[in-house]
Amino acid sequence: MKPDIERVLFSEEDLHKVAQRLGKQLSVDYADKNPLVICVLKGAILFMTDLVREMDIPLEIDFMDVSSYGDGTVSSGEVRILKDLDTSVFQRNVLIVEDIVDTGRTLSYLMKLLKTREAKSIKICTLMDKQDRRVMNVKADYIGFEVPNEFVVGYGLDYAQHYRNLPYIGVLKPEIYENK
Ligand SMILES: O=P(O)(O)OC[C@H]1O[C@H](OP(=O)(O)OP(=O)(O)O)[C@H](O)[C@@H]1O
Ligand code: HPA
Ligand SMILES: [Mg+2]
Repeated sequence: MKPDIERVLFSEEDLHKVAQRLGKQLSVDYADKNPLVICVLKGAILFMTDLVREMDIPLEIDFMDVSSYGDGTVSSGEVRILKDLDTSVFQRNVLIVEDIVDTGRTLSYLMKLLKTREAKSIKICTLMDKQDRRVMNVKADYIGFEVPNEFVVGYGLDYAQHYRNLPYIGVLKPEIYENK
């Protein structure tokens, strides 16, 4: 374990199993629906690539880059689109894949946007749900794990753009980001 990590929350094996569980469920729910699976960059990239490999059905993928945290551990409150989708969502069954729902601002913004573009259906699959910090009324349809109110990194999630390449999810030691 890296010295900046206080403890491991989910091991590589836990992450593999959760992608299998959710992928299996999604394969049933989206059979014959040709979903457009949207990866919310950058955090969801590792989860998304593992998840779609567990979905044994026809599907398409696309990417949207949105950011609200900058280099800190607290949401700026403002969601910015850095890269939009290449595909039209009009009348498509859309599945948004996220790494974490925290305040809910990112997803609330995305849901609103995709609704105005008239998707046929929009559902959310998130690896982690941090309910304690929610300020917007959003609920994920598929959830990997509930997590406590602590700042987590690894498997796509960053602090100041680092730690995304850890193969597990861990709690970052608060002294790494306090007084910054
Ligand atoms: O529910 P919220 O409070 O909106 O937080 C969740 C979002 O914040 C993080 O992304 P971030 O904006 O840090 O960009 P990144 O994915 O590129 O790291 C995370 O990956 C989610 O997308
Ligand atoms: O706990 C977190 N870790 C990393 N990025 C995040 N974005 C929202 N919450 C988190
Ligand atoms: Mg993100």
